[in-house]
Amino acid sequence: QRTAYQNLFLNSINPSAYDNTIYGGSIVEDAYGAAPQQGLQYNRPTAPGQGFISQGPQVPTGFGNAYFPTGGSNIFGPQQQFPGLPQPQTTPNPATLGCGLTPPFCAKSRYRSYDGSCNNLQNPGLGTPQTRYNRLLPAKYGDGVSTPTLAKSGNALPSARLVSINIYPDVPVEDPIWNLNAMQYGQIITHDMSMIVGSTQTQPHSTRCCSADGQLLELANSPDHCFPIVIPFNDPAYSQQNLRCMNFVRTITDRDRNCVGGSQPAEQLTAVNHFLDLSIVYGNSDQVNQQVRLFQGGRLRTEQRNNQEWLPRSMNVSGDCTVLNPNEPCYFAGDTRVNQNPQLTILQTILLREHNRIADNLAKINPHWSDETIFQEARKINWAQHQHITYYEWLPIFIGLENSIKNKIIWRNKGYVDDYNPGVNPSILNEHANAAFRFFHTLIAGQLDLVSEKRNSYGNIRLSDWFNRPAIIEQGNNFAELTRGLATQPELAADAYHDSEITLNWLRQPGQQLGQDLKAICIQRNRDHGLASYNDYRHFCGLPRAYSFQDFLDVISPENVNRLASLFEHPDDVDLTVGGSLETIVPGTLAGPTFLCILTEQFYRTRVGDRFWFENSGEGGFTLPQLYEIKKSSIARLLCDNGYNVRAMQPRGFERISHTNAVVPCESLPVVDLSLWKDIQGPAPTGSGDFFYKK
Ligand code: HEM
Repeated sequence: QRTAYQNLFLNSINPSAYDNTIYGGSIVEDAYGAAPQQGLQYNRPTAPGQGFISQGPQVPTGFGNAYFPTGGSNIFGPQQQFPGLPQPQTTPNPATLGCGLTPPFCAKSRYRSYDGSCNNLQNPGLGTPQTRYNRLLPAKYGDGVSTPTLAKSGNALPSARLVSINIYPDVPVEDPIWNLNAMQYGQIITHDMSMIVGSTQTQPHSTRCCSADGQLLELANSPDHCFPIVIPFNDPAYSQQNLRCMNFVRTITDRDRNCVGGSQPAEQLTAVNHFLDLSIVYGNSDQVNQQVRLFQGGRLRTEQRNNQEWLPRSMNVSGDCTVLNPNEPCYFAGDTRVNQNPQLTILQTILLREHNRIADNLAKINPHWSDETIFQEARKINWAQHQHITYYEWLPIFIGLENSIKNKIIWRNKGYVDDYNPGVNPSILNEHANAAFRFFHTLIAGQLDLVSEKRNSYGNIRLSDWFNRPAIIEQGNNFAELTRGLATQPELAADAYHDSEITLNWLRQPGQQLGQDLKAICIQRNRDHGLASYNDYRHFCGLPRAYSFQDFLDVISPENVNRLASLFEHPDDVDLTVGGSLETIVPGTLAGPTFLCILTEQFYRTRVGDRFWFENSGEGGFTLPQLYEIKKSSIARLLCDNGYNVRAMQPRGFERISHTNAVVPCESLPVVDLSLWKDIQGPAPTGSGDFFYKK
């Protein structure tokens, strides 16, 4: 049997060598909710109720399996369901979050819920906010239960900051093909899929694990959940200011919430729903959704300034943003991280405007539709376009076209795919969110170009001047100029180099010279979550286990193997985040073989575990002609239609401008024809929720 590594390389050489073998290797057991699998080969359940979920290990109290002890034979609960009526209020009260709540019953609906409940009818709580990450390999905590990972010897691992200094210097190498928009859309995808519970990811944590002057606290004085990063004495930057301690607060787990006890290993919780459903726009709960909606014409709430529509203002500007004056824009959206960096806020604004653009069109062609109907149909088109752009435009760049086809992540046929499998657990893998997917922080550029319609650069802004301070996007013509900048400026290359705007200046406060080191934070997070070691995942993904540092030479350069050997005591000690990030990139992708294996696994689950996936037919699905239209959507057209003064764009909007990808007028780019959403029946009986689209 070929290994994952061999398969990936074979694919890039000879596409006809595909077979259904995904990754060879060890037996894997999902920690929660999914049954054992052979490597990454899927033993797909053949009939409802025989899925991985119902066969899997018993999930602890609060996770929701209890509703389907018989394997999911009864998909609708004890209460009667009414087609077409709004979803029941299933959102948990934040005060009693626990480890997620399972709705008491599932109403039949053609639309997804906001919190992802009832997506899996056999396990309605699966994929909802405040639930556990899933895992491919069991955790390796220091004490076997919850403390951060230690070296094999029992010693502490080398300081995360020391590793960052030695392995991830700031050397500006540009990606030869892909633009900054590819990086930025990646962050949109990430925020849609997961968010560790307990930190804002936009502001310094309110729990302080270091003294006010940046020194380590004595253990007895350290607040709960602290795991501060030790700054070496000879740190080239921080030692100048005599700083010895970088703040770090541990992620909240199911043990912290008393959802499990005894010696059950802790599992971290994620705050948002696990599905790729544009929850960053629509919110992860009924409550947040009500706050983002206008309740008129199916629109989302916006504010009009300078002839443009902006996200609504946050009700707590000084709390949510790092503003210099309280009148500065600071936005409210479905995701709390919306203000984190200017380019992220731009894409969030574009996705919001896209909803309203679709809603206005639907309202025009279906004047008899209610606000609710327009809203839900526009939302559905918007998230379907997002799934299409993510899977058919973005993923082939990041995990490779051939790899995506071979692993049934994308399909060459244009029609329905219908590969939903209720036995596949769609939950986000801890290894994916907290190691593999974070690798793409390497693509972040420290300066953001402002670009004219003729694609000349007017200059740029410094990223760390604008963390959590989105005011910059409303100044002058910045919105259009930064949007063009996204599509014009190259992203940085997928390598070990990181821009010091994030390795020294993350969350730099106004007037300060230095901020934090995001790379060190990500290494510390890997240990906080007790992820198994790089060596374990190599083995899991089909590479040989390393017994000496030299054994890493198959995929890591001699210079980096030497660095690892000088920092770590034993090959088994190398963190997944670190080892995975040093592997040679697999041709045609932006990741090394181990991360590629994890990313591939996640994106397979995210697709096949989503009952509402846009390529599924059946009740609530698109008609075939509508699906063909959705498949015309593109990132280029999205930027064109919602960037206001953006009047031209290159057709492949994640790719740098070139003679084979030249800028063309927006009107010449394919467009999704919304006339196919004309409800030809006219007014439907009240509340029936049925539409009559031409088939
Ligand atoms: C300017 C751009 C970005 C900034 C400032 C940024 C910053 C951050 C921060 C502060 C965290 C949380 C760190 C922690 O406390 O553990 C984080 C997490 C993460 N980032 Fe980024 N990031 C950026 C872009 C990206 C991109 C392009 C990707 C991937 C394509 C990405 C993937 C992730 C993932 C997967 C997580 C963990 C999500 C979770 O909580 O489950 N980020 N990022």
